[in-house]
Amino acid sequence: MSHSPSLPDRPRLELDPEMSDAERLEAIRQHYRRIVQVNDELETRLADAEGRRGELKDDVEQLKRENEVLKTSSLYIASVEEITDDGVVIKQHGNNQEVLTQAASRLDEDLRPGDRVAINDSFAVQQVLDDETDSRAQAMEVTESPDVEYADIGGIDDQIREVREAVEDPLENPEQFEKVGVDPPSGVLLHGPPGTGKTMLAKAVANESDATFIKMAGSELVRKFIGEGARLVRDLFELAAEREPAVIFIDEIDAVAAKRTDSKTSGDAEVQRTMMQLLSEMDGFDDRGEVRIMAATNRFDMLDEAILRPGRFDRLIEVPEPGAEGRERILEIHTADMSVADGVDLGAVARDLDGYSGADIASLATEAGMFAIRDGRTEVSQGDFEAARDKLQDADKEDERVINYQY
Ligand SMILES: Nc1ncnc2c1ncn2[C@@H]1O[C@H](COP(=O)(O)OP(=O)(O)OP(=O)(O)O)[C@@H](O)[C@H]1O
Repeated sequence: MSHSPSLPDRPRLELDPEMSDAERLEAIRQHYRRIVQVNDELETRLADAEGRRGELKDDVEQLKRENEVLKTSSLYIASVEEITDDGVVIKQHGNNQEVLTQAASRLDEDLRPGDRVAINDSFAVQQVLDDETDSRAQAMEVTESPDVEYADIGGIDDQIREVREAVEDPLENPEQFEKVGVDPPSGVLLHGPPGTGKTMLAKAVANESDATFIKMAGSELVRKFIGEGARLVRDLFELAAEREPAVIFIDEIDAVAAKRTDSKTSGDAEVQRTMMQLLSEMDGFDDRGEVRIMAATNRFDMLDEAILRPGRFDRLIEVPEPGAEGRERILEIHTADMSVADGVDLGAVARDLDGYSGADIASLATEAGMFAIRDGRTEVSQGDFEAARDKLQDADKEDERVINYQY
């Protein structure tokens, strides 16, 4: 980076006590002229710098957009069938279409029949993938005992009770359900705004019922593992059966179970296949042993009703944004390990956080701690919480501004 030339010196007025009045006046006039000159020069520099800043801002926006495109551009999955002198014969997963194509030249040496590869929109081979078990490992997060407890979740006690009834009780006392002769709910769907504790709730119930937690994100199935969704859903249920007792958690289920639209693009067909697989796994799950199925969505309105029929996700639990009391409880949880100064009124802080989710409150607590640290203090004051709130609100506004700018 080039350094900008140093700023002009500040002019100094030097008056000699020996000077006559006329000389003093002249010296002051000259000083005034120098100040005007330096001022002009600084103004030009400032205008230049502002112009440059505008250019850099444009560059940043441009890079942000390119980055977004790179992050979201998808590749399809295919298998290499044959390598011929004319090119590579591949079979695309999902639609089984066979195509004669080329590989990127850097891959020429690496390709073997049977390899799993990623192809772009024009079917050119872009990447050789590791074997299948890898995508299974990547698509599923498996945790023996997640480190979340019911006590870590604030403001949604009713929802915790409902989840315990629908998930924990059948896992721990299956005989009781049998004796009474009722089937426990097949699937539990948590729905509500982002960051309200849905994932925490699923992890906590797995932990507290000593079950393995197996998470799959619907959005990744359709973005990252194109052509593999249905197979991964099958693997998910198989893995759960191997690891029982287990809790399956499908986050962002709306990505694979949205209402059918009229469009017949291949993307939609693929999503449909993934959803059909999910429905058939749930339907065939009567003898499911000690496996419970949970899912979460922020977009309940978008769900296909097929997924909500009896025997599928038939227990709906809404996880709403916390009210003032819930916010205070969440704030207490997230400040429990912090040194909060005596006299800080967390209730008053929480009352001012209308519209904040649990995730927002967790960031607020961390941010308040950062204010104390920056200030060289070891205790977090009421003022730190207020400063954190102002900062998060400003950041929110900034986000809105960027979003408005982009669309
Ligand atoms: N009710 C809550 N009590 C305590 N902490 C919470 C609560 N809700 C959210 N949090 C905090 O926010 C983080 C994110 O919450 P979580 O992932 O459970 O939300 P979610 O509802 O699943 O969100 P999303 O829909 O965005 O996936 C948690 O790790 C926790 O720190």
